Amino acid sequence: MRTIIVGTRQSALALTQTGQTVDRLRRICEEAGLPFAFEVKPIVTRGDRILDVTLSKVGGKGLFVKEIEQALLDGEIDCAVHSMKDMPFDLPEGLTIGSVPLREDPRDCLVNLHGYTLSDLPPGARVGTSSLRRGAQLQARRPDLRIESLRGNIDTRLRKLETEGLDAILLAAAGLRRMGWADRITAYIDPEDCLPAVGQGALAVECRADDEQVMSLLARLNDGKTERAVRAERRFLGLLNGGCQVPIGAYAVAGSGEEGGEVSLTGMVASPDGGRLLRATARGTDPEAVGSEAAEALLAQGADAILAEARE
Ligand SMILES: NCc1[nH]cc(CCC(=O)O)c1CC(=O)O
Repeated sequence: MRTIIVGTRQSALALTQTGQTVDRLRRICEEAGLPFAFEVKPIVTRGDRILDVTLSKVGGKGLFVKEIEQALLDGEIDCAVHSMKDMPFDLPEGLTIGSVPLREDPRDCLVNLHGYTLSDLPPGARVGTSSLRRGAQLQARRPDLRIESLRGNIDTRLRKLETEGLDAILLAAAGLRRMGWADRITAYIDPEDCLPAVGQGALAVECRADDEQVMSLLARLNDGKTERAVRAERRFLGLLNGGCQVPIGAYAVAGSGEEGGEVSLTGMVASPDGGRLLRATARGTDPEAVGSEAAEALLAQGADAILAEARE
């Protein structure tokens, strides 16, 4: 019997989604009679220690992932559960994504105490989010709203809704749902109004590419449609994001069918104030080609000028 050590960040959300993933792996092993046991190993990352500093200033979201990847390479853990949207585009040599489980709800949502949806937030309402992507799309849709910085883990952000006297906050629905806090969600935001982050709502289970036992176990947890949708989104992001801070969103849906069916992706790039906002849609059967096509369509519309400004 091999014990598979599963690494994770130690935030409440990370521990919860890792626990849920391990439960699914245990069930798969029981049903298939596979001789694996599991142990969760929380790892404190640099990203967790500097949450109050603007993440982009200290090296970006990759900070959450790097130390966990080092633990994988060092053999301290055998696989790791990450939020897909925190995964950098390039993985270190020797590591791979062994499983993309079924996606949770990919949408952003509004949380407030008054039942406001996006369209009936009062004029000039103060809305908390530190996501450039959410802020830009919200301002494009409702220029009157005042976007206020909102950092911290989900529970911290929910608390700040009240302690900072905000009229509403924006969060990923997936995080709240995984935590069992779906009842805090006041309104889901249609991707037509706010495209989610690339990979939002999906998980990535990363492992060593040469660990055949773990690779074939993780393959059983893979959801083909989610994987194809996320591959399209990540290709889209990879072509547009030269490591700079710019509002980018994308959402892809993959159908079923013989060859895996059609993938349809809508992507957007905006200026940080939402003054310029470009969207493009592409479809096809090759996920990477769909992601590239949407990215190229945006570049042809002038996304390169928005990206160049963000790099300055
Ligand atoms: N930015 C942090 C983060 N990373 C993953 C999630 C949860 C949603 C998901 O798994 O995509 C969240 C919270 C949020 O954005 O509200």
